[in-house]
Amino acid sequence: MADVSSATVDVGIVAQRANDRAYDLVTALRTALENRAAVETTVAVDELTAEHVSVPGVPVAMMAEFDLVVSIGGDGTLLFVAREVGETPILGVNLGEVGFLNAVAPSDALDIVPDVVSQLHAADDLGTQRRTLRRLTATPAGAGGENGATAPTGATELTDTGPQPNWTLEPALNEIVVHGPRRGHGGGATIRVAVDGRQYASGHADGILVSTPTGSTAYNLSEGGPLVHPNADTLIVTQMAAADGRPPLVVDADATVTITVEDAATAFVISDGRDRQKLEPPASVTVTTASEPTTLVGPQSDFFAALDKLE
Ligand SMILES: NC(=O)c1ccc[n+]([C@@H]2O[C@H](COP(=O)([O-])OP(=O)(O)OC[C@H]3O[C@@H](n4cnc5c(N)ncnc54)[C@H](O)[C@@H]3O)[C@@H](O)[C@H]2O)c1
Ligand SMILES: Nc1ncnc2c1ncn2[C@@H]1O[C@H](COP(=O)(O)OP(=O)(O)OP(=O)(O)O)[C@@H](O)[C@H]1O
Repeated sequence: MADVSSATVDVGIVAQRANDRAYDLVTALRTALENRAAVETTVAVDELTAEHVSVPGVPVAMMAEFDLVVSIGGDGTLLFVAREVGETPILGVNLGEVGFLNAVAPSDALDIVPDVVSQLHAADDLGTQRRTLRRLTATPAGAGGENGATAPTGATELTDTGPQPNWTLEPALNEIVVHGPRRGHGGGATIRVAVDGRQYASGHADGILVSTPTGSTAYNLSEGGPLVHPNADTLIVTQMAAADGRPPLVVDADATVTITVEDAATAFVISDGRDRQKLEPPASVTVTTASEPTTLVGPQSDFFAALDKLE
């Protein structure tokens, strides 16, 4: 993030691709920022959007150096932005079908975005208009996660999985999934799950899903996991279509979850449904809370009201 006390505030806008409504809003937002923000702003858009509006384009990853990134689209667009911009504040404008993560309606954005820009510049305490969301990191077990996590020992000691290739995934705002060759009949694997070195479950399943509270309303819910209020500091571990499975488990956000796929030809570890890595079982994955959270600014969605969107 740039120094917000500098003379200008740098704002990035990412618009859902191929969405003319989003492009119109980009142009209107730039005018609103020029006219209404109590501070000088620079505005840049993502490179795809720059082909449709007359605003300079930059790679989304470059917006990590900006003061604010506005995501215009659905949950998928906001997840995409969160993958790229680190802790830079994100304000989500909802043009999507569900819009669980984007609290601002397009009709309100022209007032709210200049206000938030002015507040960021004044270094105002945004109070309830700032929320920090935990993300999850997946690493090869034994390789040492970013929190120094290692494979569990003792009662749940892993079978020797041999040298594991090094890989990294973007941290997940919703969930990390580890699954067998494919979902559904004949596609699962024998998978063991340990929490802080103690075995929680073992057996045949399509996969294992580790969710943040944010992700509890997404894939986690479809797999029978619980709803978790955003203020609860937890991780949720859910077996996917397990034979003789255990109920989902809610653990402390500081827990280390180790997932071992034992007997499949291949397996996959996937962050927020998009960023994926192929595994060669036997293989173990460690899931921990990432050191870098996502910051959402602006009016936040009301959890209980938003539940209506799931019906
Ligand atoms: N069976 C399922 O429910 C299922 C399957 C695959 C992926 N997903 C979810 O989709 C996410 C990826 O999103 P995408 O847009 O790139 O793929 P996508 O386009 O397939 O979106 C899937 C749906 O999940 C909704 N969604 C995403 N995050 C949410 C959240 N935190 N709370 C409530 N709803 C949410 C989106 O609005 C969309 O309707 C993954 O992180 C996963 O949670 C769900
Ligand atoms: N401006 C963009 N540049 C590059 N990729 C984009 C852009 N906008 C969206 N995407 C890609 O599209 C994906 C999600 O957008 P998509 O339109 O599929 O869903 P959404 O935002 O959740 O909306 P909806 O709720 O309508 O499905 C992102 O993960 C990203 O890969």
